[in-house]
Amino acid sequence: MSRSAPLGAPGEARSVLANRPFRRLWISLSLSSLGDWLSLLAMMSLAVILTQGSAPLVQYFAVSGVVALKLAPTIVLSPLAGLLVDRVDRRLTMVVGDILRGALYISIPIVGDLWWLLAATFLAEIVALFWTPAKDATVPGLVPKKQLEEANRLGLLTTYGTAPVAAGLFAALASVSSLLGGLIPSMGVPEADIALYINGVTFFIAAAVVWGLPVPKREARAGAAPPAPPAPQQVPQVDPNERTAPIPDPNARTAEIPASGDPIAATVEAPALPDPVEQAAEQARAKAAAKAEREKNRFRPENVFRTIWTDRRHAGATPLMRGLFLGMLGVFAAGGAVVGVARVLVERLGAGNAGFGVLFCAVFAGMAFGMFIGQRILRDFSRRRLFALSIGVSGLALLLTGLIPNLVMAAVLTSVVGVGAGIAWVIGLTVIGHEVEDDLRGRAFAFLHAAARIVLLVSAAVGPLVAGVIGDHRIQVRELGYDFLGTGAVLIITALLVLVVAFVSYRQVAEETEVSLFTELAAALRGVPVAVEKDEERLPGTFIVLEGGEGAGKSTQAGQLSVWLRDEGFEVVPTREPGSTKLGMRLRALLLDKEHTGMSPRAEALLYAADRADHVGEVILPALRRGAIVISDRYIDSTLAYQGAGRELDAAEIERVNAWATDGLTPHLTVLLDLPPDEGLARLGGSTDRIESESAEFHGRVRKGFRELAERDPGRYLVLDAREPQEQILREIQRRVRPLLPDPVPQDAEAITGMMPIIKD
Ligand SMILES: Nc1ncnc2c1ncn2[C@@H]1O[C@H](COP(=O)(O)OP(=O)(O)OP(=O)(O)O)[C@@H](O)[C@H]1O
Ligand SMILES: Cc1cn([C@H]2C[C@H](O)[C@@H](COP(=O)(O)O)O2)c(=O)[nH]c1=O
Repeated sequence: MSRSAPLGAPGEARSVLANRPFRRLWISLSLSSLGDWLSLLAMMSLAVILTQGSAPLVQYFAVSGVVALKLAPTIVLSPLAGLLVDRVDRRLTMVVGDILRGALYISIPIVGDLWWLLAATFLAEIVALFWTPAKDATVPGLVPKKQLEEANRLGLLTTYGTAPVAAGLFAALASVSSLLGGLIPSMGVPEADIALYINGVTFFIAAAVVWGLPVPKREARAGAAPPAPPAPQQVPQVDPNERTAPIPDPNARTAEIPASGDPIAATVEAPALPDPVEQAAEQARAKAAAKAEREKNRFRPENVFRTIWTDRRHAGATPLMRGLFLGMLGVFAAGGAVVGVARVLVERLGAGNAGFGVLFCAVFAGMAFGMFIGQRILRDFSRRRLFALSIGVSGLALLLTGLIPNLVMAAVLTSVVGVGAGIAWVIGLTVIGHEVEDDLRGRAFAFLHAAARIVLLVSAAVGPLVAGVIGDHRIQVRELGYDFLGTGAVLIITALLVLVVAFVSYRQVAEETEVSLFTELAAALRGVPVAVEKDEERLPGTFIVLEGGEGAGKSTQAGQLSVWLRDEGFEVVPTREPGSTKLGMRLRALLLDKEHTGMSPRAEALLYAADRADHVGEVILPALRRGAIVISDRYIDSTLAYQGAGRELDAAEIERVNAWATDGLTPHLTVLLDLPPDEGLARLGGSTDRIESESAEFHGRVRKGFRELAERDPGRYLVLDAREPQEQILREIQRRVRPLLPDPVPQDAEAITGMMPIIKD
């Protein structure tokens, strides 16, 4: 049983965007990103156009030069610029940066020369070196700390999400421009030029938006020094490093420093004879603490190489990590190779900028689609296997793209490359998120992102060079001719590498299981979890769980459902958590006794899991093995809702512990009785136990947690409004349960004997 961690709810994004200053910055960032992608496309295209008629190698070099000049400076030099940018006004840096970049891009088509194209690309990237850290440092000053993660996520979304939009826009521009050029020859302005003009304008608009931003003044910003603690007045200032500091008098009454470490409090408590050495030491401590705080809050520009060096151990910590990192970087290499050679490839295939835009859009749109469906497709298939498999699919699609020199096929196949990459990326991120401990997770992701950027840069810049060195060849076998293109060769080489990566990563990542890849895949394609198929051989019973908040009516429905099923001729085992075994009863008493208010959330989660392990072993499994229908009032999802959402423990960790406790036993059906917590608690009345007496916020989170679980697994869940009359709720449950039930009389027996159903109870 595997569930994904939520990837940032739309509600969270909305609340961050409700913050006006951040929204404005985000809009400006989106415009700049759109302009950036548009300019990358336009400049790669211009590099090809401006070198038309030159030797193919020159053309390849020109494209590679654009990619290298566009991507390298931000990676290599950004730490340097970051140091400078922390010393100047950030808003001014962003505004001037946007205006300069806009002007540079507009100048490229006006000058219309390859060298200026390369020079302007480089200069614009140098400007971006200042703009990006200024923007990164501004965000924490605009949003509250708890929204920072979501704000960064939104930033990433626009950085990469604008790529397909820019590509679509570029393709549309190319089509419109060639249409106009066909109709009125004098109107045929090259689309790359138009794209660069549009790009310039997006930067000017972004500058105007940023100009109106209320960026806090330096002192108030996260990076600014906190005000120095006021110095104690009655004590002479002593430098702790000063050699002439007075020697303490051992007989003097010493001023006691309170636990708070507040030097003023210290002087107030012992005003008569303050110890100058203690005071000096205290001042030094306060100074050091202030310095440490300043250091902690100081904006540090990202140093890609240092990040990779210092955090490399996260990538090699375990075979699983190695496999994940290798696979994800392989995927980036594939993406980079496609981006690098795409413009020359479409040129060789006889298509112009429209084809280039389509190809670019196909990769990124495919990637976005892959990320969207990554956690949703083949729900019953192991995510880890799917990770490696999707890299393999990307590799195969890339291989075919290289082998088949046809634009339509290339568009379809590169979108498949993108889908595979997107699936692998999102699964990889989720698994790393689950596997790496909380405090190391940030470093692991930092390593991944830094390494991915380098891999992308290298493969996008080196790809065209290799293609140029290999060159284009026509292979003629009698009347059959085949164009073997340098670009195709690069794609084939990259594809073979990606396939090797997929294989190695599969070996490292996939769980050890007796179920073969193909058996599991075939079962998942039919929509049947292979584990359930296996279990069904051993466990002929049916497992139904009722979930919901306090007083939702679970016991009522469990009782009525049991009566109905018994009437239908089944052996029914109604049960509940916690407390259905001898040990469980003791655990229930411990868990619900108000004496234990303040129990640590982890201990609480483990006690519920212990009860569950006993419950499964002693009651549920034996009943399922007999073929009975087990109806349990609460199961694992209660822990996910109460201890996960309610106590805010990590859901993935709870899942892992419970999967182990229950040996992966998952219900066939979970009925969620949904009810506002206050109504449920009002139904119970009387005294409350330890969990019932939690705050309204806690119960609100529990309800939300249940609903999210149900949304994520609609196949297993039936969600009902618990405010409906009991009889109606029962009818809904019966309707859903009926198809799950085994025939009380085996079909063959019925055919032979024609007997009445056997009552198993
Ligand atoms: N659909 C309903 N409408 C109104 N009241 C109901 C409904 N279903 C159950 N009740 C009443 O609500 C109260 C709580 O019901 P029940 O004990 O079944 O809830 P529960 O979910 O098992 O509670 P707990 O959280 O304590 O396990 C009972 O008095 C029951 O009669
Ligand atoms: C299984 C389980 C239960 N709880 C909480 C939920 C309830 O407040 C009590 C159980 O009592 P009830 O009779 O079902 O109302 O325990 C929990 O917090 N976590 C769990 O895993």
